[in-house]
Amino acid sequence: MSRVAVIGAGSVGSTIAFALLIQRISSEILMVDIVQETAKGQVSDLSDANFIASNHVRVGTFEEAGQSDIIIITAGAKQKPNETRLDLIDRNYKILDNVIGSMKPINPNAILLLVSNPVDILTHIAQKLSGLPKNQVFGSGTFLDSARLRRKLSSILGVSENAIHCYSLGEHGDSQIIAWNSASVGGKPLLEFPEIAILDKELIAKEISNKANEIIKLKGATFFGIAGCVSLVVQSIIFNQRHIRPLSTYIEEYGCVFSMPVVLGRNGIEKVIDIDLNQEEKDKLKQSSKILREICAKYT
Ligand SMILES: NC(=O)C1=CN([C@@H]2O[C@H](COP(=O)(O)OP(=O)(O)OC[C@H]3O[C@@H](n4cnc5c(N)ncnc54)[C@H](O)[C@@H]3O)[C@@H](O)[C@H]2O)C=CC1
Ligand SMILES: CC(=O)C(=O)O
Repeated sequence: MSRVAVIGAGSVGSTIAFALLIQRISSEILMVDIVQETAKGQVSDLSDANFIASNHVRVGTFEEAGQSDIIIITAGAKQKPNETRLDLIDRNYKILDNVIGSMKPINPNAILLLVSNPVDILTHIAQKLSGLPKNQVFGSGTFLDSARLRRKLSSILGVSENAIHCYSLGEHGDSQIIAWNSASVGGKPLLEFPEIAILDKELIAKEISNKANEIIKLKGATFFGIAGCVSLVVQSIIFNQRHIRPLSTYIEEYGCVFSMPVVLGRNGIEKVIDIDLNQEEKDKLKQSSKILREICAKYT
């Protein structure tokens, strides 16, 4: 039995539910939204796709969501063009506080997966508000940015994205970094590939961190990529697959929540991988962690 509750039945929440449903990942999906009609409408629409999945999807209450196995939080405001994710903190802190309060008491074994932005700060706050162990409360982080990066590198190298081990790390936002020095393809350091050696790395990093903004300018929101990432996270937890994903979690060394590669299994974050970073990468992450800590301190 695996019950997944999706809180926030907007574009991101409904697309995540659809991705879970068509891949038959969970046995039951609950859709929860402050606007009842939205949840009802999404459930009615999603149930029309049931003939390809036979998955149970229904409207749920906040109390039922709190007793689920996996709780995915997508409730909240989204960025307007040229707004940063950090600009959403005031609005989305209030919503998160409300959502967690309405779910209490939360199933002590539940996994709480944050998707709403700014995801790193909201994850840090959710760890405190929920009272759940830190390994059970984490965010989608830079999984999506890393997917975007691997897509880009795949088109340059002409190899599958799955063969590229390269991560965007740190903030799911403007201060994220690409861990070029630890990246590899087929057992060979990524930087030794001639096509990569000549790349303007700063330009690639900007392109990846700005991709969401480009999509938002064109169509107002992003939701397919994140839905793909979240469905893989849920799959990894339910089937204890132990995939390594860059996810938003508390990192002792930096004193904040942001993304590092982690082993993902039945208990949530099973382990953080101590990835090799050079001094420049570490300095950038330190700078980023300072900004995140300062913002977090205002809310916790
Ligand atoms: N972490 C990531 O990689 C990504 C994060 N996002 C974030 O996901 C969030 C949602 O984006 P969209 O789905 O496009 O927005 P949306 O506006 O389509 O949906 C948001 C939903 O949240 C609901 N909501 C608001 N307050 C609520 C509450 N207290 N309880 C329950 N539901 C509530 C709204 O009624 C609405 O249905 C945004 O913060 C956005 O920035 C979006 C894409 C990727
Ligand atoms: C909106 C957002 O966080 C993204 O697409 O990366």
